[in-house]
Formats: sequence, C-alpha cells, structure tokens
Amino acid sequence: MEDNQNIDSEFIKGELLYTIFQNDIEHFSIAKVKVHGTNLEYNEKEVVVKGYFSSLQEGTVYQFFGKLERHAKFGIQFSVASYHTVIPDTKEGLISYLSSDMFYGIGKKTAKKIVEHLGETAVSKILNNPNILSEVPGLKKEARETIVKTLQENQGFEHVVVYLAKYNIGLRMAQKIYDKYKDETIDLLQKDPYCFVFDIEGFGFQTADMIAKKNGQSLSNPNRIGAGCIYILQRSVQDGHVYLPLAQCLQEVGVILRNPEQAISEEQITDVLSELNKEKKVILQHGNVYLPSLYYAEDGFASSVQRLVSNQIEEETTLADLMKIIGDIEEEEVLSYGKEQFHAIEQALKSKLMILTGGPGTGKTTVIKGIIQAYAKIHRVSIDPTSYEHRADFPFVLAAPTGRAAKRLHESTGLPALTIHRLLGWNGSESFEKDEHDQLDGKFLIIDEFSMVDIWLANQLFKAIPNDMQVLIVGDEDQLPSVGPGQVLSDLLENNRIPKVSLHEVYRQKEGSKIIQLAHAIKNDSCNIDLLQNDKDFSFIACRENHVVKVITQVFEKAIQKGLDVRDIQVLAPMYKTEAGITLINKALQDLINPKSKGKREVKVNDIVLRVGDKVIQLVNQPEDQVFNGDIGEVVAIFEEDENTDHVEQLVVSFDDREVVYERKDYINLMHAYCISIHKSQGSEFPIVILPVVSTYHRMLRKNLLYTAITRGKQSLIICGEKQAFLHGIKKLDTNKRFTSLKEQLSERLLEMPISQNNNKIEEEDISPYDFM
Ligand SMILES: Nc1ncnc2c1ncn2[C@@H]1O[C@H](COP(=O)(O)OP(=O)(O)OP(=O)(O)O)[C@@H](O)[C@H]1O
Repeated sequence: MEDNQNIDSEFIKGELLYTIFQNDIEHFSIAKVKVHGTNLEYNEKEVVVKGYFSSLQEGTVYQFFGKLERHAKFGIQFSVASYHTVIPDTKEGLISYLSSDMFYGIGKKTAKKIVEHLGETAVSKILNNPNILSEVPGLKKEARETIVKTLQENQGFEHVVVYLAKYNIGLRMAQKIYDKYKDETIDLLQKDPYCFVFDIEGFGFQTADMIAKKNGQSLSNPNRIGAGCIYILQRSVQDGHVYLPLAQCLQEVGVILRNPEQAISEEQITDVLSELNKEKKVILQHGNVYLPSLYYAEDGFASSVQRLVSNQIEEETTLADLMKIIGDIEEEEVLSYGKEQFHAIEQALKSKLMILTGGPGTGKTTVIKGIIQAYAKIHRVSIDPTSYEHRADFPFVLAAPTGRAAKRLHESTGLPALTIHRLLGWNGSESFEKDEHDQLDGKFLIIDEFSMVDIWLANQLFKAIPNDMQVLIVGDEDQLPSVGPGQVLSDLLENNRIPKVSLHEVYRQKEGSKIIQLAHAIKNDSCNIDLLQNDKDFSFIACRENHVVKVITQVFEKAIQKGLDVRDIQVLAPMYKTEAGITLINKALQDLINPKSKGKREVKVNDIVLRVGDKVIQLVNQPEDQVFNGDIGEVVAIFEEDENTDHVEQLVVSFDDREVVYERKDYINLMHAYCISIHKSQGSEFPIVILPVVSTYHRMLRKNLLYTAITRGKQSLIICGEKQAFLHGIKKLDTNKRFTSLKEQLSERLLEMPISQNNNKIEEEDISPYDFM
C-alpha cells in the first residue's frame, strides 16, 4: 500500500504522543510524535508534525508523508501532505489497535475474537464488507457498528487523502472534498472528476481534466464540456464580469477543451450549455451565459431597486419649507451651500433612492451632513443616537464597504457608521442575518464609497432595505470599480429614472489644494505636464525605476529627521513584483523603519519577516474577529508557545479599535503595509501619500487607477518616477469592459417610472434660501 501512497515519498512513521494545537473547524493540528522509522536523515527520537488531519488519536501509529522544514523559532518540524494510520500487521498489534481508545467500548477480549476469526487482514476485510463482522461469533450489534463506523471515519478519510495525493491534491482540499462526498469520494473521482469543479470551490478544471485523462475517460464527455463552461464562467468573474456573451463563452470554452485527439465542436458545447441551463447550473438569457448566483444577484438587486423607487414618500415637504430649513442649517453651520449642493440636499429628501456623486472636495460629506440635519428637522427627530432608548429607533443608518471608509464616515458625520457586512450581520459564511425576512431598522440609509460595492453585496444589502426607508448612495464613478463582479454604481448612474446629483464645484481647491486640482484635471482629461509642478501639498520627484526604492526611503528618512509620524505616510503602488514593486518597497521600508534588533521578536512567514512594530495589512475577511480585507494595523506582540494558556505561538495585531490574535496558520493573512496596492487602498485616505509611477507599470497604469491613488492623499502627495509614464497612464481608459446586464434590467423594470427631471437641473435658478428667511 505504501508504494503508491504519495508522490512525495519522504515519510516519518511514529506514535502520536499528544496534540499541541488543534483547530476543529479547519482540522489543522500540530502534534508531537515518537519516531518509529523514517527514510529521512533524521535521528531525533521525537518530531513535531503539522498539517490538516481529520482526527488524530494519541497512542496510534501513523505514517506521515511530507517534508521536514526548519522553523525559525521552533526548529525542525514535519509538514504533512498526507498520512494514514499504520494498521499493525501482527496479531498482537492488531488486537491492541482494535482495543485502543479509538474503538469505544471494545475490550481486549472482543478484539482478540475478531482477529482470531478474520485474521491479520481483518481491517481491510471489514472496510470492504462491513457485514463480515456478523460472522464473528458473539459480537454485539453496537460493537459491530462502532468498529465499522470508527474504521470508516478514520481509514475512510485517510484513504481519500492518500488517493488524492497521487494527483497532487493537498490535505486541505482533500478535507473539503471529503466533507462533501464522504466515502463516495474515490468512486466519484474515478467516474466523474468533473463534478468536483461544480461542487467544490477552488477545484480547478485542469485538475479534473488530468484525473479524467489518467483514468482514460473520453475527452468529449459532456461532463467535461460542462465543467469547462463552469470554469470559464468562474474565471470571468475574476475580471468583474457578471455574464459572458454566448459567442465569447463558446470560444473560450473551445480553447480550454481543445485536445489533439478529438475536436469539440461549438454545437457540442451549445448542447451542453442548454442541458446545464435546464438543470439551472448556468442561466442562458438573451444570448448571455451567467453563473446562477450572479444572475439571481443582478435580478434580485434590480427588483429591490424597483420595489424601493415605486414606493412614494408619504408626506413631501414643500420647496418653500425646505428652503427655510436649509437656510437655518446654513446659519447654524456658518456656510452657504452651492447650488449643486443645495439641489442635492433637496433631491435626496424628496427621493426614495438618490445617487450623489462627485470628485474629492466637492462637498459630498458636507451634503450628507446637510441631508441628515434637514431630515431631522423635517421629521422632528434627534440626530443624537444616545437620546434614543433603543438603538433600532435611531433613524439614520450609515454604512460603507470597508472598515476604514466606515470609520471616515463616522468621523466626518459624528454618527455611528458600520461596514455593510457588519450592518447585515454577516457571520463569515454565505448567510447574512439581515435579509428580506428580517430587514434593517431605521428610516434613512446612507451608503458611502458605493463604487466598491459588487453585485452580490448590493443584492444582499438592498433586499434588507424596508419599503419605508429612504436611501442615499454616495460614490465617485471615476474611481476603480468593485473588486467583485459588476459595476453597480455606473450601471445605476446610466438609468435616467433614478434621481442623481453630481457635484462639480470644488471647495477644497479654494483652500489651495494641488491634489484636488490634479484629481479634477485627470477627471476632465485636462491634466498636462505644467500641472505636475511642485506645490505646497504636491511634489513630483523624477527618477528611474531602479531608483524608486531609494527615493522612497530617502523621503521616509527626511520625514523621520523632521519628527513626522511615519504612520501618516502611505506608499501606494500598482504592482507587487518588479524593481519598484510593493514587495521590494516594503522590504526596504521595514529595514529602515523597523529593523531587526536584539530583543525585538519576529517570525518568518514564507518570504517575509513579521516583526513587532511592523505596519501590516489584513488580506482577507476575518469576520469572527471583526477584521476585514484592507484593514491596516501594527504587530504589537509575538508570544511563544509556552507563554500563553493555549500553548501555541501567537502574533497580536492592533487595529484601530481592537487587538486581534493570530495563530501561525493565519499569519499568511497578513502582509507588510508600508506600501500597499492601489486596489487595497480604495475607500481609505492617508495624510501623506507617496505614489511611484514608472513605465514598467504600464500594464496597470490607467486613468481610474491613478485617479484613485492620488485622491487617497489628504494633505500631501509625492509622486516619484517618470512624468511621461504618469501622463500616459492618465490618458488610458479602462478598456476591459465588464459584461453586466443591470442597466438593461433596470430600464425594463423602471419603464413605468417617470424620467427623473431633476438630475442636476436646478429648477429655481435664482432663488436662494435667503429669499425665504
Ligand atoms: N458650500 C461650502 N462652502 C464652504 N466650504 C465648503 C462648502 N462645501 C464644502 N466645503 C468645504 O470643502 C471641503 C471639502 O468638503 P467635503 O469634505 O464635504 O467634500 P467631499 O466631497 O466629501 O471630499 P472628499 O471626497 O475628498 O472627502 C471641506 O473643508 C468643507 O468644509
């Protein structure tokens, strides 16, 4: 059995002494093993093994396959790729195995009886035919069931792990697969590996294809064609598409199915797509092919928008009253709203759903505050959340897609603001607490940074909005689109029945901001080399790619000399690799700002070293700890195994308002954040931004990317690199059109609605609020 156990034949065989760490959800464990034998040059009596295990029993002998690794702090460990229990091959050994703690209620006597009757190959005989146990005289039904169940649970998984390892499928994926198919795994893998592509997230088409080929399956098998279609659709989601046009889908599927033996025709693919459509595994609609989750998300979102806008606002305030109210607010705030701003406030109060857009410094926040104050005056409600007995009674609900954007919204309005995920009570799985059955509390919902919201989240959010809630969407359509599929904000803006107000007049520019001037020049395609002259909040340091890292470190050195807080400076770059990429910039800045020093703890995670004092960014959502993709924090402590009651190594990161404890397997969710990607900076702002722009980035340089980057800077912006690369980049539009059908869905559904007359048309041209005071 051992020969074909694993493509990697390095093994350690030994008895499990005790488990050091165990994560029951992920099945990740670290354990101490007494070595019985190995084919490695390893002479110690014991070894620490780590990996993903279904269940490990103390006292049981296992054969672990994998490799020895040297851990910076813990020394040598064996990283397990696959394993199986060593079934003793002597009668005595087998008897003690069957009477071990693993088999609850089976004593030595019973075990002896089984072995005497079934012989040394008892285990495989039972696994092949569980009924064989009834041949053992005097064996009770419960005992028979215990033995079969225990063997199936342990051996079953191990058997699957060993089998999958032959195809280079690791323990973690094996666990996912086994959770889904249990003992049918191997049978299914042999008969139809393509079903894994449908059922198991992350199981690639190429892997299924490789397995099928090894098993000599036909390449024109409809399941293969189906899996190819699903794979191509899943891949298109990564480019932001909601669907693929049929012709494009056929062409791309044709390419991946291509093989030298047999041509797959478009007709064959079309036939399979129609079958998949019947089974609702894809949706074919108007010549477009969708994955069902995306089709229903788009459909659901469009229907929620229709539901919301078709409900009227109960009592409308007259324009005269509104002007009076806004005039009062202007007096209280000592400011005078511009015409567009006034119009935005008026329109938002009159609309069930309105979109407010505008570049930086045009007063979006000022308008949001104005809307809240005016709403409170009209409805005679307090804007002090503490004056409400129940939190649910507070009429204003503020949310944003990221933690940082929500924090900014809270800081600028003084009102509570949450991430959309938190607002909806997301628990980390696919379900949200808030939905159409249990909708949100409140009367007025404001969602900022809406350009970052993808169609899945938009659908979840909108189904949870009750009919009597007013909604204000705020965003800047010139920024990067959402990371996830769809382009919800720009599709909404295309609909002329949804009221929208766009702010153009820049207020912050009046305070002399070159950043704002630059942002608007990029927006209006009027940026030229003259605008790149240094100013009090802007400088362009010309340098070549190979000098970028040096220039950036020099800027930091200067900042440190001047006593500035380096945490206020954020480097943003578009790419990880390359000489001026995020990885090397981070490395240089870590060496400068937080170098290795005696007494300062550190851990090695793949190619990087995380050290106490490092600025780090979270790379995935970790809702159980309320820490989300893009959150930035600082490593504040590293604990060794024996320094905490959990007996595991831990790393603690302090985020704005909480400390999160990471265990080793989660360290990969962190990365240095001295320099982060522009994509990850969406929704955040920083006092000082350094932006390297060189021609080697050319593949990435686009107008919306550079616009997003420079608008992250609040006080100062330093661009370093090549002026021509920058000027060239801002002229390049994002030509990767996303395939979405929201626009069409909305125009069909809102056909009965009147065209919104007020989109940026100010009716009462010359009336000012003062006329009514
Ligand atoms: N009507 C106005 N009169 C005077 N100052 C204004 C007016 N509107 C906005 N401002 C000022 O202009 C600056 C930018 O406004 P605000 O922060 O509301 O813009 P924003 O669009 O939210 O900007 P950003 O997107 O960059 O955060 C603020 O200092 C604000 O006080």
